[in-house]
Amino acid sequence: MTIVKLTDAERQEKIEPLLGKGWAMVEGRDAIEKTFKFKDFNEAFGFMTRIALKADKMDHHPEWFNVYNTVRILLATHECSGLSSRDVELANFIEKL
Ligand SMILES: C[C@H](O)[C@H](O)[C@H]1CNC2=NC(N)=NC(=O)C2=N1
Repeated sequence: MTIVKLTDAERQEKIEPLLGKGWAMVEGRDAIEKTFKFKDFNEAFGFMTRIALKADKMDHHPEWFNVYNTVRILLATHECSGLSSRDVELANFIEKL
């Protein structure tokens, strides 16, 4: 299946609400990112583990960075070099955790 970039209308509908929840467009790249803070490493890694299982199922993987209780997640789709519906799905899954 070919994965295509979100259209402007889809961005209005699907990316805009995520920007209201702490996600931000990445400078110089068609991608979104958000930084999450937890009590400690155990909570941060538990969060990452749940995302990892979902990512594996979706075959869609975050770019992420973890230091102790902080997890920074960047979402984009390599296949279309930008944001696709898969990034929206994964971001919405992450928001529900
Ligand atoms: C072959 C396999 O479907 C691809 O490499 C998948 C794996 N995970 C992926 N993750 C992300 N974020 N973007 C992709 O385009 C992508 N492609």
